[in-house]
Amino acid sequence: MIMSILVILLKNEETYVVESMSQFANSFVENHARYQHNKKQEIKNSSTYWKSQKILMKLAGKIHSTATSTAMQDKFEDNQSATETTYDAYSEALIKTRLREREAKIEEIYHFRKTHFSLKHLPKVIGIGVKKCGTGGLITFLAKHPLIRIPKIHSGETFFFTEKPKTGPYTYRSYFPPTNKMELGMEKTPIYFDSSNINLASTMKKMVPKAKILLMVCDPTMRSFSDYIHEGDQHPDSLAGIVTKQNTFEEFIDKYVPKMQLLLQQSHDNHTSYADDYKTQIMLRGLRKTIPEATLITTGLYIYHIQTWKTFYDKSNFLIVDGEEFIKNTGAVIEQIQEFLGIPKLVWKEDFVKHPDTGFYCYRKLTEKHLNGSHVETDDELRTSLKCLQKNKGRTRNGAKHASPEALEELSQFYKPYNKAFYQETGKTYNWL
Ligand SMILES: Nc1ncnc2c1ncn2[C@@H]1O[C@H](COP(=O)(O)OS(=O)(=O)O)[C@@H](OP(=O)(O)O)[C@H]1O
Repeated sequence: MIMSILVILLKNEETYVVESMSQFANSFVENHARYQHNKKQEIKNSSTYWKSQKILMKLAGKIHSTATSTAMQDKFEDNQSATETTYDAYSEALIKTRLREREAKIEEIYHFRKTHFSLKHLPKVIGIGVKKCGTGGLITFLAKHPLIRIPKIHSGETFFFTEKPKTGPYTYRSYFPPTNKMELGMEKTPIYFDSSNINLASTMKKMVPKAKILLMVCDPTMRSFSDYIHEGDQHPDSLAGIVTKQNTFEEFIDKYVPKMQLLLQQSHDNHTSYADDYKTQIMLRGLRKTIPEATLITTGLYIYHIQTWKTFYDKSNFLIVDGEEFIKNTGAVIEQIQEFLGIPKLVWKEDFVKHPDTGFYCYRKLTEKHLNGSHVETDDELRTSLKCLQKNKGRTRNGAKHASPEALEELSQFYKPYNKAFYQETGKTYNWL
């Protein structure tokens, strides 16, 4: 027996799409019979068979986990234990159903946008950093979701809390496109996390108390090298840019790591825990003004910077994302964030494809045409179909630019105790150098 299940697709402020799954399950059965007869050889002979097979298996699994009808699950499992081809055909039918369902949801969201009132609101999601950890990819790919609306300026970065917090909520609101009651305004400004203003988190909390906060961290050693390259290329006239232009990364590390060690030692003297060590928290943030180039190193001391955020934002409103994981499994992280934000999962892992040259994931919305097993896609076709991040992303992490292993080792030794403390603080071990 196939039970009717009510699937609540959107919980944010309003439950808005409810549908019966029995129709959905029935179409599986029809598709199964049809495919068994017609597609068996066609699918098996295709040269992209194994590629599409992987997508199908994953998506079938996704449906499997979202469908709570036991009857439907039983049918699905029966098919898994049948012949391989039966499973393929069945999975392809599932994914097509899923794709059509997704388009229908997106249509409903656009229809809601057209038929409901939109106003300028404060954001519901704020990315607070960390600089060079993948924050650009995070907001760009999240903005593929029809419910996420971002400012059109500076890749979604407003710098409001670092540059003009005193101008108040009216100014902050003005950065965002109008949103209706289902949509989420989002911005990210990477330097919020370790801004020189120690009160930034408390100011943000007062102005947007219910905002969900996204913090993307990454290996601080790799972050530092990425920042060094970024400042030299992007901001060559800034103090940090000038310093990076005048020093190789190795020279920079040799000069600044001992400097930082000394400053930390002097500041540490009486502290019992990182949380109580306000003196060092303030000292590190202050360096952004007094020795700006030192931020290439101090930004990676996450254990100090997270203290003020932890004080003002509850864990339930705060998600920490690993930027290294984001590079490796972009789509999986984007799916996890949609869950955290309580919005329907409309951007899928399967919408991300690795660029054949850079190795970074780019966006390509999966459609039925990508399931066509008879067509072998060339690399050129693939390249032109991908929506990748701008060229200034991906300068170091895929090995395009190198730092000497000695400099990286020196820096990673410096970070080790602070990383360990951060792992303890967050209850998660990251795979950093
Ligand atoms: N999909 C994809 N494509 C290209 N680049 C990617 C991607 N995902 C993550 N990254 C990594 O993002 C790094 C830049 O981080 P941010 O976007 O936070 O930089 S910034 O603070 O906004 O300047 C950037 O660092 P660099 O490699 O040093 O340029 C990338 O490694």
